[in-house]
Amino acid sequence: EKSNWKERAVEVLQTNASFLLVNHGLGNSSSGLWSKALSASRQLFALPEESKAEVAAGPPTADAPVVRGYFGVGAESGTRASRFECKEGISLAAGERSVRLAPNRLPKDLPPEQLSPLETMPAQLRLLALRLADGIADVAQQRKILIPEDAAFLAGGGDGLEAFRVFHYLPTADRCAGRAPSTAELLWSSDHTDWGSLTIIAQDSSDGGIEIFQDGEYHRVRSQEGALIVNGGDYLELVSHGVLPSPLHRVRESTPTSGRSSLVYFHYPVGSSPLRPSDVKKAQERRSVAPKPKGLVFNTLTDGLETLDEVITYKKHLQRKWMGVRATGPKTEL
Ligand SMILES: O=C(O)CCC(=O)C(=O)O
Ligand SMILES: [Fe+2]
Repeated sequence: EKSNWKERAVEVLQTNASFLLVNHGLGNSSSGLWSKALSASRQLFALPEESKAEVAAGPPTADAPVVRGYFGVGAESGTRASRFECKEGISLAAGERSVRLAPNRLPKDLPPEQLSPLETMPAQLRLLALRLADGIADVAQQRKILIPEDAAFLAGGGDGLEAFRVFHYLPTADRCAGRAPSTAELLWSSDHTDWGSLTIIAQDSSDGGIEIFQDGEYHRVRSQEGALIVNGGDYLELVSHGVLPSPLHRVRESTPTSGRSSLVYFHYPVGSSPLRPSDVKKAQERRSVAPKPKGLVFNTLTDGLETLDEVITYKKHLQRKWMGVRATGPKTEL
């Protein structure tokens, strides 16, 4: 059954938008690289706030839109008055090209060898994503889900845009109730879709926390020892015309008393992949009628392209979106 993993991946993405991956060689949350990366992340997050602040992520710029570095509790909440994300995290490069584009910012207070799993884990996840994307592109092209051009852009991804983000979600009542505006809902991660081609999640052994919206409700993805969670992203949805969906998901507190850590790798198509006005328009139409929780507004890949009248590259669009999400100062045109 090894040889037909590609077919199975495409089929399960088609029906569930998400699957669990085993036999990947990266260990599990208590052994191998996966567990080493989790313990490195625990050491990092246990550092005093001042040490973490020294490697704080700045706002993205046109030259370095791919942010690196630490963000503190609540920093990614968007409208903090209504939603407060009780998590801290660090964004890291994945793969050599991505390191060259923007070097990592890791705290100096820990020996580099102790933190090195946070650099080897994403490098391995990138290789895994490349194999997955290649296999999925292959089958999707054969089945005419993707045109050959887009299959090639999907398969050739991981050329520098990719990112690795390590999250530490905290017990909301103990750790965030005092910090958040009293009007805010305390949560771990707001409802969203991922903008890339594939996302791979390695979580700790806690009771999970990621929930996927399907058939009108959110379903918790139970953690299964050693299984990586693979989700489709908006790019896959766009170029497959909705055949390979991008799941709406969120992270919610599992047990009120315990936290959660996750290692999340975001894979993207080739930076020069074309986003065509006709595909974008159709994706926007599908998203506008897709089932979602009542009243929910969220930012998806094609938001911001409402007036697109000529092809834009994936990279250029992504750069603009990142500037919009994290910009703290005046917005700069790219
Ligand atoms: O922590 C997780 O399991 C997923 C986080 C997530 O969905 C994201 O950051 O895009
Ligand atoms: Fe996500």
